[in-house]
Amino acid sequence: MTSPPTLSIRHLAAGYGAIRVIDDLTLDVPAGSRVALLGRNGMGKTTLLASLMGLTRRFHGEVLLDARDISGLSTTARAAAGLGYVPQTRDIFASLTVEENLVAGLKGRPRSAVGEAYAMFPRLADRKKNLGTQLSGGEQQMLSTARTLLGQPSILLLDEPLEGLAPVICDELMASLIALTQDRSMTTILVEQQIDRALDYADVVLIIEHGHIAWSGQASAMREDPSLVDRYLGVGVH
Ligand SMILES: Nc1ncnc2c1ncn2[C@@H]1O[C@H](COP(=O)(O)OP(=O)(O)OP(=O)(O)O)[C@@H](O)[C@H]1O
Repeated sequence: MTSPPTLSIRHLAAGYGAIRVIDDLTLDVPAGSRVALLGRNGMGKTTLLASLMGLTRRFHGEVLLDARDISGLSTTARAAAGLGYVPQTRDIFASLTVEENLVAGLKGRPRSAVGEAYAMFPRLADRKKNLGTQLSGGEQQMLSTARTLLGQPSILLLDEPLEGLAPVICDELMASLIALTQDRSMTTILVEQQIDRALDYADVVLIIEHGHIAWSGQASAMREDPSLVDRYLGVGVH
């Protein structure tokens, strides 16, 4: 099993137009780790994931996979380099069927590989011929996640994958992701508002505040110290 590359971010400043949302952010994500990226609303979680995919404006800084600088690459080239992104907007093709959406994620793999998606989400198998527009929010989330996984990314970026899913489906998705990360030795960065679920999933926690990393440590350390949650994620003016 090949180990995924180490993801390194060096002095990254990125945002939209003239606005810098990510501000001189430096970070190493160990290969194979399960990272929870947490933070209050508007702190830059989505922007950081989007920046890793080349979807924002970069002011300065680099993104490296092992020693390779990918900051100048297109989004497509970053995907080819091993980054997989499941955006919060669930960018499925509404006019294609479930099966056609999955085939679009195969990146040259044999068509039979779509069976992996159906094994992970049996509900998608029942909806094979349904169009994207005919899926519930939760089913769209499953489809978007499954399609990205079919591309066998070495680093998977998940932006609030549990949003809108029933608790039992959240359990299944989290269990599937843990099994996959172990089987494939994949790195994952999970943005999630459900802190308990994120801590159950992650080994490493990063907390972002105003575009930089305000705290990083083991998930167990965060779980054992509720004051960290209050300070960085609680309600209030900071
Ligand atoms: N397309 C955009 N153009 C300009 N500003 C934006 C754009 N998208 C986000 N922002 C701003 O960037 C900041 C960070 O937003 P971002 O979506 O990254 O935060 P977040 O931590 O993911 O928040 P949430 O938890 O609410 O999803 C916010 O102030 C937001 O208003």
